[in-house]
Amino acid sequence: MNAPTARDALAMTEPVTADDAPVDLVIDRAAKTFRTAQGPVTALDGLSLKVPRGAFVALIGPSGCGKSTLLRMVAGLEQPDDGGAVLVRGKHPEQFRKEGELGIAFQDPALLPWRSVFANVAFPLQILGRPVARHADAIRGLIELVGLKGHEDALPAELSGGMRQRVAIARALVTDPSVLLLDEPFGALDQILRRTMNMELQRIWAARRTTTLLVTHGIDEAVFLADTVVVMHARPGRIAEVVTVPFPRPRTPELFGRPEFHALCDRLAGILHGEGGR
Ligand SMILES: Nc1ncnc2c1ncn2[C@@H]1O[C@H](COP(=O)(O)OP(=O)(O)OP(=O)(O)O)[C@@H](O)[C@H]1O
Repeated sequence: MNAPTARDALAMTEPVTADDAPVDLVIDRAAKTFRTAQGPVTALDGLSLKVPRGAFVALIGPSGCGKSTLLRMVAGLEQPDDGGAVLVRGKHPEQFRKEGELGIAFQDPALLPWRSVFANVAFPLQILGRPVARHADAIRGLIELVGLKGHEDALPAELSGGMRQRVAIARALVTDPSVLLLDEPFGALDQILRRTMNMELQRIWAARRTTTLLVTHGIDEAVFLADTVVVMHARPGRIAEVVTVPFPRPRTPELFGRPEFHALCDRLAGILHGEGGR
C-alpha cells in the first residue's frame, strides 16, 4: 500500500465543510486490494476523508475508481485492508448498520415484489425486530415525504421507476438513520425524472439533515445536491480533489442553467480528466 498523498492527508485533517459540526464519518487510509484469478486489483489506495454531521457529500470519479467499494466499506459490507480504518460516529460500520443507524439505497431499488409500498418501507424495521405497528404513522409520514401518499398499498410492479426509487429512499430512512448512503440511486432514470428526484432528495435532506454520502456519475447531480464534491482518480482509487460547492440552498432547477454552475461542472470535469481543474 502506498503512503497517503498530501491531498489525502489534507482531506484527512480537515473536515470537508468548514463549520464546526462534529465529525460523523472518518475514513482513515482506507485501502482495498481484491485477490482475483487474474491477479490483485487495487480498488482503493489509502484514501482518507472526514465528513461532518449533516453534510451532503458527493463522490464522483471514473468507472472502477472504487466509489462503490468505499461506500460498501462505510456500510460495513467490506473491510478495509490492514492499516486502514472506517468509523461512523466513532463506531465500527457493521455495528452502526446493525443498530439501524445507516440508511442505504443503491441503483437497483431491490423492492420485494410481493410486498406493498408500506410493507417494503417497513421491512428494515422488521429486520431489526422493531414493531411495525408502533411505527405505522412514521412510515406513512415517510411515504408522504417522498411524494407517494395514496400509494401505500400499491405493489412495486404498479409503480414507475422513479416511484420505486422513492420507495427505496423512504425504506433507507425508516430506521431514522444518522447516515444515509446512496449509490447511483437515480442512475437508471431518464434526465427529466432524475432532475425531479434531485429536487426531491434535496427537500428530504433539508427536512432531516441526515449526513449523506452520494455516489454518482452525474457531475451536475453532484454539484446540484452536495455541499462538497470529492473527485476520485482511478487505478488505484484515490482522492484527486475535494471541492466545496458555494451555491446557497434551497437550490432551484434554474441553477442548472446558470453560468457559474456550468463553470464549476467544467472545473470538476477537468479534474476528472486529469487537467488539474484550477
Ligand atoms: N468483490 C470484488 N472482487 C474483485 N474485484 C472487485 C470487487 N469489487 C470491486 N472490484 C474491483 O475494484 C475496482 C473498483 O470497483 P468499484 O465497483 O468500487 O468501482 P466504482 O468506482 O464504483 O465503479 P462504477 O462507477 O463503474 O460503479 C474495480 O476494478 C472492480 O473490478
